[in-house]
Amino acid sequence: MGSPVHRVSLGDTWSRQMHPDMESERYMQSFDVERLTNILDGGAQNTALRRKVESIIHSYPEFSRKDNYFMTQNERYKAAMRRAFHIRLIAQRLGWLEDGRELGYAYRALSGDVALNIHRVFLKALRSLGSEEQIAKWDPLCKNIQIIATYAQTELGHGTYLQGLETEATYDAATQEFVIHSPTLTATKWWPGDRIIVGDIGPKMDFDQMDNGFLRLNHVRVPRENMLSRFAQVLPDGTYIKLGTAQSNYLPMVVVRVELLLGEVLPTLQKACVIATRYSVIRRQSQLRPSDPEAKVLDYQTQQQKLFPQLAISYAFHFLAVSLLEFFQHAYTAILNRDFSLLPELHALSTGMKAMMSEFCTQGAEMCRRACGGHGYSKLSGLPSLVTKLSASCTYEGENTVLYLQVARFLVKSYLQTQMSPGSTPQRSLPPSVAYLATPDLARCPAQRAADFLCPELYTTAWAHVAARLIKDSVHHLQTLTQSGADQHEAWNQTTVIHLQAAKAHCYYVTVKGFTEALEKLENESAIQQVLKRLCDLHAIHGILTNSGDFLHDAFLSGAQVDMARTAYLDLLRLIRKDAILLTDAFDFTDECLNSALGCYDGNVYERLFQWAQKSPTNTQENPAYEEYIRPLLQSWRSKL
Ligand SMILES: CCCCCCC/C=C/C(=O)SCCNC(=O)CCNC(=O)[C@H](O)C(C)(C)COP(=O)(O)OP(=O)(O)OC[C@H]1O[C@@H](n2cnc3c(N)ncnc32)[C@H](O)[C@@H]1OP(=O)(O)O
Ligand SMILES: Cc1cc2nc3c(=O)[nH]c(=O)nc-3n(C[C@H](O)[C@H](O)[C@H](O)COP(=O)(O)OP(=O)(O)OC[C@H]3O[C@@H](n4cnc5c(N)ncnc54)[C@H](O)[C@@H]3O)c2cc1C
Repeated sequence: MGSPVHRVSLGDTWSRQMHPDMESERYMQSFDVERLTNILDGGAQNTALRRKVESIIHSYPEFSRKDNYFMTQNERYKAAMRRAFHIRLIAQRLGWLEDGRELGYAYRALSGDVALNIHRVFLKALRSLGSEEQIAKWDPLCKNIQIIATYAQTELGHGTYLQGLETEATYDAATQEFVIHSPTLTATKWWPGDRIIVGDIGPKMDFDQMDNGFLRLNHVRVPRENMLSRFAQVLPDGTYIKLGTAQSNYLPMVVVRVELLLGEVLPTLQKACVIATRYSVIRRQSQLRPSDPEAKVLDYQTQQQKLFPQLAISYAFHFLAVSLLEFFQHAYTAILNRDFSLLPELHALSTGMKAMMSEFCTQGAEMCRRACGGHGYSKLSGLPSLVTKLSASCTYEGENTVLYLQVARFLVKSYLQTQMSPGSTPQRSLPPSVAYLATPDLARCPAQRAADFLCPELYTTAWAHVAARLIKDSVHHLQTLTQSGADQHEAWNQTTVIHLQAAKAHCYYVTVKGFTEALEKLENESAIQQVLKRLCDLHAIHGILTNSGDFLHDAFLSGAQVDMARTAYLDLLRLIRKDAILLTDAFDFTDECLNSALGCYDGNVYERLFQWAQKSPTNTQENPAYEEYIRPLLQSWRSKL
């Protein structure tokens, strides 16, 4: 079966040979890796285009990221701007469009270490909330970098609670201008990338490729026609015209949350899986049997349990994000035409998936880092920066807990809809993502043996049962408090922990259902379908085992059935083991993109670690600490001898 002629980083002359422990993992291919890569790319033509862009990017020394780990925050930011500068020159020369595939592939090739995102969020706001005339005016100015725009929503005192934002916009009819002002210190715009009294917010955990700043506005005047007016207008005399809903102005956040998933969050976990899995077939440590040679650590069941669930969610989230993007494109077109009927479900899905994917990908990348032992703690592994970068995604574009509670609000409303008496207001059909709330529920899981847990219908039903039960339970607790006299807001706050649990179960159900539906579409790719089904089974059962209390609570599962599920799970780990490297190869990240001494395609880990460490400034110049402190101490001790 074809496998890509893989480019090995030629920067390191000794890495002409593939490590035999890596080579042996690629001998027997139970499926066509290239075909799976094509499926992940959305077609062979996309794979070809992506690889073409990657080879262009990797052919320019300006784009090298080899020294990234030895740079300061400002040096990393400057390097990110340098890469953005050169990419735009290439894009202009080769005719790559601003929203075209090529720039997305270039961004992927550079692992996001490029300041291509300037005005990315602003552009989503402009295109969501701007009139056609405003888009026609400002979009080209952004694309040609004639202006640099920022999406300055968050303030020093508020990020989550948008109704609490303090920035003032006062309309002056005499001049037809808005006077924008920061009345208090906490009204200072804080965090927005790309900004008037402006400055940098100081060192961050990571995200050094972006300049996050502060902006204090002092009665800045903005022409009336600059107010984005797709869903709201202010007439010359100051009359306010509402054209959308109360939530229309939130649309840019929906757009970015959906866009983030495939472009930013998911590839980061995929890279962590590639690095940790490849390293785990090179790292040999201890013996499985006293007489054996040292074992590949990936042959330990506990190492498989660390890594394979992360691999499984990497695929689960890929297929889910693709289907969410399809739903988004359909709903977004309707919303831009002021049909808001799909917005509530789009909001619930985008917030739930953003919260779940950023949370699971961050946890997963950290698990991958820990699975690489000491070398996983080295920046040269590439893993620490994947973890710190992903951590930001749990906060930006909506803090995860707050977003999960948005999902919970949607679930409560949907559940109450199912409880309306048939004679009352006509029951709108439930949104598809919560249709399970209206379907007959099983009281007990029918599983009789371990193999039954490999049935997608069985585990999807199991997840629907638990999600429905938790949602019903959260509504019951809410209603009990309100009926006992608590006001609705206090009752809500006193039950948010229960709502959070229900929202997370619902989101897990959505990912399991999404993965099973994606597999059904692969009926013509039997070998790939079989391999991916094992990951789908593992994903579903991993969730059941880590949340077994929720399945045991009402005896939906018995203890014996949980044991059956565990048996199935452990056998899946064994089966997935032989395809693990090939499943990570299918993500098709170049060595340059991974920028990891542990995750290289050829598996020559130790040579790279040792060679890359030589570049550490400590190894290339006298260490001042020695001259200033250590040598004098040594001399004072010696003088006393
Ligand atoms: C290099 C990597 C690229 C990444 C770059 C990262 C750049 C980062 C940019 C940012 O971070 S931009 C700033 C992001 N900020 C946020 O996300 C703020 C989060 N807070 C909110 O969205 C809102 O404050 C809230 C939490 C949703 C609460 O809003 P509000 O108090 O107005 O509403 P509620 O009372 O909760 O709900 C009322 C009603 O509105 C519905 N709704 C809320 N949000 C939306 C939405 N976005 N779209 C559609 N509908 C929405 C909500 O469901 C309620 O509906 P009903 O239940 O009343 O029907
Ligand atoms: C890397 C990065 C880039 C960013 N870029 C931008 C940008 O370009 N433009 C921009 O406008 N913003 C940007 N932000 C800001 C970001 O959007 C906010 O930080 C985010 O929305 C979270 O809001 P917050 O900081 O106010 O957190 P807070 O809401 O203060 O969170 C603190 C704690 O309070 C809890 N909490 C808050 N409200 C509730 C509630 N109602 N119920 C229960 N718990 C609650 C949260 O769960 C959390 O545990 C960026 C942030 C980061 C980290």
